[in-house]
Amino acid sequence: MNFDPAEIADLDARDPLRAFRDEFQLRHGLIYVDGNSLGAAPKATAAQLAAAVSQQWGEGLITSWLGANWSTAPQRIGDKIARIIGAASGEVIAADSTSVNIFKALTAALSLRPDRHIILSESTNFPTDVYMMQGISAFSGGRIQSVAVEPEAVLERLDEDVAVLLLTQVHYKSGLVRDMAEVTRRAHEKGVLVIWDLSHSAGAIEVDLNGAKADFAVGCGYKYLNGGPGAPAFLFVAERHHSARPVLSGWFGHASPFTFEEDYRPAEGITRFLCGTPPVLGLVALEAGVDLLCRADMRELRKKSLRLSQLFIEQMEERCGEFGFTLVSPLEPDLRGSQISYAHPNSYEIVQALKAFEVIGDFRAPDVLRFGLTPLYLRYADIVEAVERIREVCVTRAWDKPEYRERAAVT
Ligand SMILES: Cc1ncc(COP(=O)(O)O)c(C=O)c1O
Ligand SMILES: Nc1c(O)cccc1C(=O)C[C@H](N)C(=O)O
Repeated sequence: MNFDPAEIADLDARDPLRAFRDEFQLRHGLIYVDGNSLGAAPKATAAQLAAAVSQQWGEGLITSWLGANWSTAPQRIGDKIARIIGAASGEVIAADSTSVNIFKALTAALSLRPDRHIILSESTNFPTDVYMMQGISAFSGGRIQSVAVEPEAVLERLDEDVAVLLLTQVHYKSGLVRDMAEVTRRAHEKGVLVIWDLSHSAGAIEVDLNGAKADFAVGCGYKYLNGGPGAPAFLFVAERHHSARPVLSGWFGHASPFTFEEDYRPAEGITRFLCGTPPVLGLVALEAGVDLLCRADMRELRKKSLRLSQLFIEQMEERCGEFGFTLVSPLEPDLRGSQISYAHPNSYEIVQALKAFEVIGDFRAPDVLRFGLTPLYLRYADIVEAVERIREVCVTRAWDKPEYRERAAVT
């Protein structure tokens, strides 16, 4: 073993983020390394949801749209998310799903580049991103082309026909981080607008959207923002693009929704990118998660994330080196998000078996085991213990059972 338990205990004792763990509901003994798919529940969420139901809804009824500030929750929570992703107040809303926000950002970008006809992405992007591009292309009758190239070929493919480039900053499978500032600069050189999918970045690494001159961004509320299952997502539109006319021109984006005018007139600013009635209870839960994160220093968070990852990689090498795992995530810390992925021929079964050993990670087809490392609630000791349990599963071949081979519909 190449670690000293006293050293690990010391790292946890000196961790400036250590107090956050107690803010989450995590059962004793469980090592949860899937915060990149669904973040853990903050303890505050249940109480805040209960109050929203019994007081704001139960007692206040419809008066809570104003009395409890329901109607401005998307902008208020958006402003808080803005602080986490390097955006300004008034540039972010919490609304809809990431997929829907991708549609809104793509169509807004296309409207700003009417003389261009290509939407570009990479073929290994998270599928929903590319599916949304394909939907827009089909709806346009083929006038708009959806082009997804190999990851290494993206920058070469930029030209004067490309209206918009849609990329995910931290790759969902490998955890590879794209250089947001450099890619955006290269795209802008060709007049191409850029949408960043921050689903695996927001709350996981330091993000500086305005520093990178990003045009649009989207991301999930239920991963590192800990907003709960199906939480509203977020949409960033740089202030300089607020004049774009939304295609999803719903009444909540209207300049004056309650005058019930016959024609759509977009609201000023980011509000025009709202569409329908906000999902209030989902926003209450999201706000609890975002509030927690707003109290954390993102530099400390990144520092801890990299240390946890380094420890994980070293321990895997030392304790599980003989079991055939191949590191899929980059070794170079700057190129890594807050997850570590390995390829293994029995990855699916190992992930299933690990659940019986109280380690929850996930599997991504065809052969990837993915471990999301959430610095707010993971301890250094958890990393060491997780690797010991992986070793135990491999040594005992606990994964080699028929029930672990049956593929579930949701992984
Ligand atoms: C990069 C990325 N984009 C989008 C999504 C999902 O979008 P939605 O919340 O609309 O399902 C995910 C995960 O599900 C993701 O990893
Ligand atoms: N959104 C999910 C769901 O509804 C069910 C299971 C998983 C998810 C996820 O978020 C997957 C995640 N985006 C990923 O990176 O694979």
